[in-house]
Amino acid sequence: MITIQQLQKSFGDHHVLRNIDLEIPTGQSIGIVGPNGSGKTTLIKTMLGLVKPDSGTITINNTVLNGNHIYRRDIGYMPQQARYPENMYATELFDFMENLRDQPGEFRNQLIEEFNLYSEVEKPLRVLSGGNRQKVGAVLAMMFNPSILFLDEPTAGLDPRSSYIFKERIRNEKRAGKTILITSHIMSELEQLVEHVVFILEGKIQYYGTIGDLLKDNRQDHLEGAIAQMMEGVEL
Ligand SMILES: Nc1ncnc2c1ncn2[C@@H]1O[C@H](COP(=O)(O)OP(=O)(O)OP(=O)(O)O)[C@@H](O)[C@H]1O
Repeated sequence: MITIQQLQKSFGDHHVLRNIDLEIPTGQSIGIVGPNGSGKTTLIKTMLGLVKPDSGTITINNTVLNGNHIYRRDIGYMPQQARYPENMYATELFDFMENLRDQPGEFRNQLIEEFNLYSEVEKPLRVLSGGNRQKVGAVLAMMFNPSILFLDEPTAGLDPRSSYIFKERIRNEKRAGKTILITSHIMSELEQLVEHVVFILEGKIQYYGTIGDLLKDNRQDHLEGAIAQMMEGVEL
C-alpha cells in the first residue's frame, strides 16, 4: 500500500505538487497521466526519495519516508531518461548492482533474453542506441523482482516488437501481484496495461479511478478522448 497525504512541492516559486492525497492499494496498476510539466515525474521522484517534498507524508508498505532509503529495495524504477556510468558495460553495471545489494538479480538473464540484449550488454553503455538503453533500464528495474514498479514513460523509444515484449512483461508482473505505476502519453497503451488512472493537472489530482468510470463520466469510448476533454475542460 502506498499512501500520500497532503504532499506539496515547489521549485522556487513554481508550485508543482499541490495537496496531493493518494492511496494506492497493493497489487493495483495505475497510469499517471497529465500534460507535460504537470508534475508526474516529480510525484514519482518524491516517492523514491529523490525529490524532497516541502510538506506532506508518504508511506510505502508501512514505512514512512524519512530519509532512510531501505524501503527502496522493494521498488524497481525505470526513469524517463536513464543516466549511466557511460564507460561501463551493461553487464558490469548489473554485476555492480548485484554486489551493492548483495543479492543476485533473479530475473537478470531472463530479461536479457526477453529483450534480446545478449550482444548489447557486452558493449560500453555510451554506444548503445536509445531503445537499447531503455531496455537496460528495464532489466535494472525488474531484475531483483521488486513488489513495486515505477515506470516513467517506459516504452518511449522502443521499436514495436520490443514495446510488445515489454508490455507482455508488465502484464506478467501485474499477474504476479505487483503494484505498478506507469506514466505515459500513449493512452492506448495505458488502456492495455492498467485499470486505474490518476489524472494530474497543474499539480493537482483531478481524477483517480477506473478507466471505465472515466469514460462513462466523460461520455467517451477511449481514454485519449476523455483525457483530452478533461485537459480542455470542454466536450470535444
Ligand atoms: N529539479 C527541478 N528544478 C526546477 N524545476 C523542476 C525540477 N524538476 C522538475 N521541475 C519542474 O517541475 C514541473 C513538473 O515537472 P515534471 O517532470 O514532474 O513533469 P511531468 O508531468 O513529468 O512532465 P512530462 O510529461 O513532460 O514528462 C516542470 O515545470 C519542471 O520544469
